[in-house]
Amino acid sequence: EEFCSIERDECSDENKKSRYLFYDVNSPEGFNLRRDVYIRFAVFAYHLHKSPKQNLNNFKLVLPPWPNLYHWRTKMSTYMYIPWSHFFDLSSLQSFAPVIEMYQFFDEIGIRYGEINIDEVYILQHFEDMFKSGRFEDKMEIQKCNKDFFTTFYHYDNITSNNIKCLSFHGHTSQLSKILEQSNARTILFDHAEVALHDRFGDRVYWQARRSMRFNKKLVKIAAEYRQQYLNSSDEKDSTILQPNWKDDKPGRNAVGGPYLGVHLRRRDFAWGRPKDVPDIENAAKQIRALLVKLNLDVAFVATDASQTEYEELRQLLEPDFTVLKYTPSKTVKQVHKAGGIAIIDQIICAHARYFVGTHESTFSFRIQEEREILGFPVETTFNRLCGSDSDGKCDGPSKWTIVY
Ligand SMILES: C[C@@H]1O[C@H](OP(=O)(O)OP(=O)(O)OC[C@H]2O[C@@H](n3cnc4c(=O)[nH]c(N)nc43)[C@H](O)[C@@H]2O)[C@@H](O)[C@H](O)[C@@H]1O
Repeated sequence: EEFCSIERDECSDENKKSRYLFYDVNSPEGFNLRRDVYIRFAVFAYHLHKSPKQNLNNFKLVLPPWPNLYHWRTKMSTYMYIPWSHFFDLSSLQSFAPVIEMYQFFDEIGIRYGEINIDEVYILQHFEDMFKSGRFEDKMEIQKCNKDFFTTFYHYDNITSNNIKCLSFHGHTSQLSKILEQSNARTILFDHAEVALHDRFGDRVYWQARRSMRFNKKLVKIAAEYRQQYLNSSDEKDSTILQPNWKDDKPGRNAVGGPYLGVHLRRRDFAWGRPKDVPDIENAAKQIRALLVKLNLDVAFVATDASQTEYEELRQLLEPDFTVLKYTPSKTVKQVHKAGGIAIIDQIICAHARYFVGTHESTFSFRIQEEREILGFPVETTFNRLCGSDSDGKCDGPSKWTIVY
């Protein structure tokens, strides 16, 4: 099954040889969990690329266009099929692993509007019996589909497949190479890719993939301007300069950060669903106040998905003793960079703070912690979280996943 028409001489020699690996994530999952699944598949693509086997080292990983995520709470039609370059620096991603955008795949195969039939689709699912027994072993097997497992083909009308199977899977992402190896298919999609685990969470290759995940430069610039204007913070003053290429960054823990406390205060579903671990506003203010006093800082920068009412409540509890700031995007920034871009700006600002405190088990906070590891902050300024209201400000901190070079 050739895509670009070879008869019409549409394929370059290079593209004649390429195979394409697609993946997608369970639709309700949020932005920062998806970033984590990307790392698993980027590491997979990196290993495939290095494989001596010719039917494995010609794979390109096609990045799943961003859909309109549940947390973005918008009906705007421009929130569909957003390419990764909108949020990340594509050439930096590509300097780690052979990844391409969906539109580049369309261009390579020479079909933009015609129908695309993906050769093989595997919907990953958990082995139900492993969850029942609690005994987990690496295993994969084509099985009957669990209910509610389906694929949307990224909501494209012109993508389909005649060959969809459910693959019960427990194991590391790279173990999926068995499927690729046994098949001649040119295009293979794994949906519910979050079922596959990291090859090795936190090892050197993991961190290389993570370091290559630089943000879109425009977002970095907006965050830098905000830091400069409102927080008296710049990379020179704060010792947070990164090299233009992630590969040139050197290990070190000399980052100082801007003179503010960075807070990620996750609300909404976290506040409703995890009251033991997520404080109410009044208690959050109490904890933030205590930190500001302890750190001898006057300013708290708050990244949050809280409603304006909750944010105002927090601000009133801390002012006038302290200054509380939040990044408010202009209409243009909202339109151009969208909720994902705004979330990244919030993350960049928190990542550059002298001290960071996040929300229990939020992947949004985890990504900030990783960013601070890359910037070279002392560990104790990073792996902190707000405690639940009833815990008197004392609770176990998050796991310290420190950087490895
Ligand atoms: C319960 C789980 O929660 C998980 O959320 P969690 O890890 O916090 O983190 P995310 O996966 O990023 O999902 C939270 C989303 O809420 C918005 N959001 C949260 N905090 C902020 C903030 O400080 N600033 C801005 N601008 N936006 C924020 C943003 O759209 C973000 O992508 C989800 O990924 C899972 O799918 C699941 O729903």
